[in-house]
Amino acid sequence: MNQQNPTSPRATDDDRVAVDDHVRVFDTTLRDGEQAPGFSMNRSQKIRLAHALEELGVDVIEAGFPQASPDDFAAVAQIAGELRRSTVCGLSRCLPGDIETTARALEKAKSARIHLFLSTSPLHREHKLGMSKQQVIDTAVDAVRRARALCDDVEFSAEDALRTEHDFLAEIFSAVLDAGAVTLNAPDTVGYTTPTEVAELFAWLRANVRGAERAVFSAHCHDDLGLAVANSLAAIGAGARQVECTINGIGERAGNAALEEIVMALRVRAPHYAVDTRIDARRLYPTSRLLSRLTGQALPRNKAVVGENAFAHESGIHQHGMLKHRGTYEIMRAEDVGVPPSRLVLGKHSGRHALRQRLEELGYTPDEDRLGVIFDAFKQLADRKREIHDGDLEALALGRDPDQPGPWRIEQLHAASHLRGGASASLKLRHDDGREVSEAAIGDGPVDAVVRAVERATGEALPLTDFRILSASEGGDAQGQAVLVVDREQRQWCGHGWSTDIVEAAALAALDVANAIARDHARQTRKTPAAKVVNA
Ligand SMILES: CC(=O)SCCNC(=O)CCNC(=O)[C@H](O)C(C)(C)COP(=O)(O)OP(=O)(O)OC[C@H]1O[C@@H](n2cnc3c(N)ncnc32)[C@H](O)[C@@H]1OP(=O)(O)O
Ligand SMILES: CC(C)C(=O)C(=O)O
Repeated sequence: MNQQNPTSPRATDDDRVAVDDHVRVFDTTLRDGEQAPGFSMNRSQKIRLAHALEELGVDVIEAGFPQASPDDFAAVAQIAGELRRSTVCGLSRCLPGDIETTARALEKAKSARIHLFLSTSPLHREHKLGMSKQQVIDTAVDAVRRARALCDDVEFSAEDALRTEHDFLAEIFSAVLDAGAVTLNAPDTVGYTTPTEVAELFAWLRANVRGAERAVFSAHCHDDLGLAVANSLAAIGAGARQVECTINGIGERAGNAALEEIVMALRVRAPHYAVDTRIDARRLYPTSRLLSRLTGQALPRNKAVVGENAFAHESGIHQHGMLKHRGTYEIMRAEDVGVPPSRLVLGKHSGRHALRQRLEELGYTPDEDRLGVIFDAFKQLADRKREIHDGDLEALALGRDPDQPGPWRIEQLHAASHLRGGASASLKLRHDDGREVSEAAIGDGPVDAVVRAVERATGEALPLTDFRILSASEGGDAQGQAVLVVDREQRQWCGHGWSTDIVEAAALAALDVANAIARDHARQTRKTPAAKVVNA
């Protein structure tokens, strides 16, 4: 491999290497990412993120695991119906029922993929599956054949591949390739491998799998030892042409390889790797921010590529160098990854044009009606705050979503804390059917009291498993984003609320969950046929 000229200051989109064997980006934020604690998303959030991933230029979007729950099925089906450029993929165990469910969820996709997985390592074969090597091969081959009968594009993942005997891995990959699989994925399921080891494995597989020249080899690395990106790049260096990754590196346990880091490593070190992705790097920052807002999980300031400090220079010696030549301390430009340029100051005297431009720079493209809703909310907020920051705009763009209707809305809210004596809250809610309900409750603190008051008013129990407040913007008058997670009916419900008042934000988040539960129950009732009247 070539070495990059160390004096070459930075890479831009124009420096891309012209190669036809591009690295396919398989994004699993909505599956492996979403299955990690703290990152669950509701359906409309998943749809929003899926569209952003398509805009980003992701080749394959793993939209979920349709057999996991009716909600997962519905999200995959809706994403499959709406996306037209990216391939939409569903994960499936090697079980006939899973395969049929996944194929049904993908029915409306323009381009669909069924992703089958089965463990291959000795540890998993013996202790998890209780299968012999031959049984694992037979199960995988049978599953690939079934999936191929329903879908042209089938990927097979050998779960825990990096702890599997090389010979056996080559044997099972050869067999599933013969059965019709197109992509062969060797996941480092537990984040155990090293760059040298992973490179050796991919080189070995390419030399020893029967029909390897027909296959796309894929890497899926976890970050348990902080090596996921390094291992993914090593796999690419050894011939992998698909990389499975997530926005911000979210995923099971310590996470997956971060998409933005892989994309920018390939681009900044273009001559070194000599392959590229088809990602529009200028969408990296907005997509990262969107995920962070949707899940209510703030990014560490020092996160590579998209963190707040990634392009900040505070120390004098660095600033001096930067003033002389940006290349001294920057290997890529903030604008290359989509950090919005000049900061127009937005406030109560700003108009729709400036608002639209800034929203677009942040990755939001509202239509006229939606812009009107955001503009009204913006003016209301600007009356309360001196300056409107990017975080405020993101909160407005996400917070009052017409796709997230009631039935309940807050009319009035009052909360008070009593020194050493707990807190109380009272509120008035209005239902879409015209009902008005007033309730009051006491709690350990104002947030607890307000959640109890929402429970009483809506009649929905809200057993909290997580509650967080994030600052959505800067300054003493910053908006807070409340994230509230409820475990009910064997599901996690996640609600969000934004306000400059954190108690109001908590009330809105609680109402977001209560509304989602109420809508879900209404849907179930509509689906249940009227009970038969049985005469005695
Ligand atoms: C490495 C990965 O990330 S794999 C994806 C992990 N993601 C998830 O598990 C999230 C979604 N999962 C779920 O919702 C549930 O686990 C379900 C609905 C899929 C299954 O639930 P349950 O039927 O209750 O099974 P449970 O999860 O307890 O156990 C898994 C079963 O699947 C079997 N299994 C696991 N992997 C596979 C596979 N690839 N192919 C076939 N069977 C498998 C296990 O042997 C076990 O079988 P058993 O019930 O006969 O003992
Ligand atoms: C399903 C597979 C690809 C997986 O997530 C893993 O092995 O980590």
